[in-house]
Amino acid sequence: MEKVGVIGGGSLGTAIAQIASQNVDEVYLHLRRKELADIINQTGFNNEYYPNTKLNNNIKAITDFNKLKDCEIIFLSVPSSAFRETLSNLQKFINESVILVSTAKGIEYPSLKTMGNLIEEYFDDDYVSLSGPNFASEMVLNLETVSNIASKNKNNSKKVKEVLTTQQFKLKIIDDVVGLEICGVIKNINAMANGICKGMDINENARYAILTKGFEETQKIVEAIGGNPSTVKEYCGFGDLVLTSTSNESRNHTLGMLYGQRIIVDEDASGIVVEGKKSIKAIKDICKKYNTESIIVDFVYDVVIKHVQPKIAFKRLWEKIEN
Ligand SMILES: NC(=O)C1=CN([C@@H]2O[C@H](COP(=O)(O)OP(=O)(O)OC[C@H]3O[C@@H](n4cnc5c(N)ncnc54)[C@H](O)[C@@H]3O)[C@@H](O)[C@H]2O)C=CC1
Ligand SMILES: O=C(CO)COP(=O)(O)O
Repeated sequence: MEKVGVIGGGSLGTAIAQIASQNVDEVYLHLRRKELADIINQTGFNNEYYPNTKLNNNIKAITDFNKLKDCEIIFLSVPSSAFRETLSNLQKFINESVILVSTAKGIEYPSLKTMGNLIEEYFDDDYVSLSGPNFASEMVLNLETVSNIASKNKNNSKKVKEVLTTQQFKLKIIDDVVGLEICGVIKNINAMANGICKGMDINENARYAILTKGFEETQKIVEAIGGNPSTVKEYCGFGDLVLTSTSNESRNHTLGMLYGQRIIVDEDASGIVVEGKKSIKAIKDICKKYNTESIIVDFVYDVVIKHVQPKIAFKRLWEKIEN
């Protein structure tokens, strides 16, 4: 393949560009800021996100969507809150045959639309979604990683797999697009739930009971929304749920810990992307809409949205465990 595009030159977009650049002639990495694009093109470093990692020479930073016209595949690696705006801006610049790949783990509120639903609104339904236990900081270093991809169009999944597969980065194709996307959203809420418990210094037995419950409830929610509950056993389900619920590298887990310690930060002002916080109201509404109870979603909603004291919220959560 000759050219692929990546929109969003942040942690994940830069890592995706670095992986794809091993298999294609040219990767266009689209950024908003010209200063950063110039630095990448002049030095080969995205010094804001990866100051110590040299990017491959065939990665070209761009700020103009026009350059994406000849790309066969475009990865959308902006946060979910920027997804609609990005699709709308992109509409007049790309050809019909392009394969769009969503890598965001979020959901639109209050529409409750997945990123795939948004792509359908502006383009068509043969997009590909990618999700897995994938810290971008490891991917950019070519460390061993597996991700799931799903699409209604198997050929498109195969093409995306071809473009990203390296000796270290593996991809497994599955059929369940909505299940894959929802797993990526709910794991962020579980990462926050476990972070809150860790921040409160809740004992390990209890924390892993909560993680087990989170796994079970993810299956229920995925099924309710029309996905396949067995998707939750995949890399995008179990793998990502456990990774981000237990690692301090996860921003969602870290924000949860701060809430557990009653340190309230203005993460919007920090500019750090915490998808879980943005998804709580949406998942709460989804549970209500599909008549599905989730004690983990309620716990995070209580602490983060309603500002219930973590101790009181935990007591309520524990009362509901296996009752
Ligand atoms: N960082 C990670 O390890 C992983 C992130 N993801 C997902 O990828 C998505 C992006 O996350 P990160 O790359 O980590 O975030 P980031 O903050 O590192 O990068 C986001 C990029 O999007 C750009 N952006 C923000 N708002 C924009 C807008 N309105 N229009 C155009 N560009 C905009 C930012 O300038 C930045 O370059 C999230 O949904 C996240 O859940 C998924 C897997 C791993
Ligand atoms: O999704 C991720 C890893 O799979 C990244 O998690 P955080 O957004 O919590 O950092």
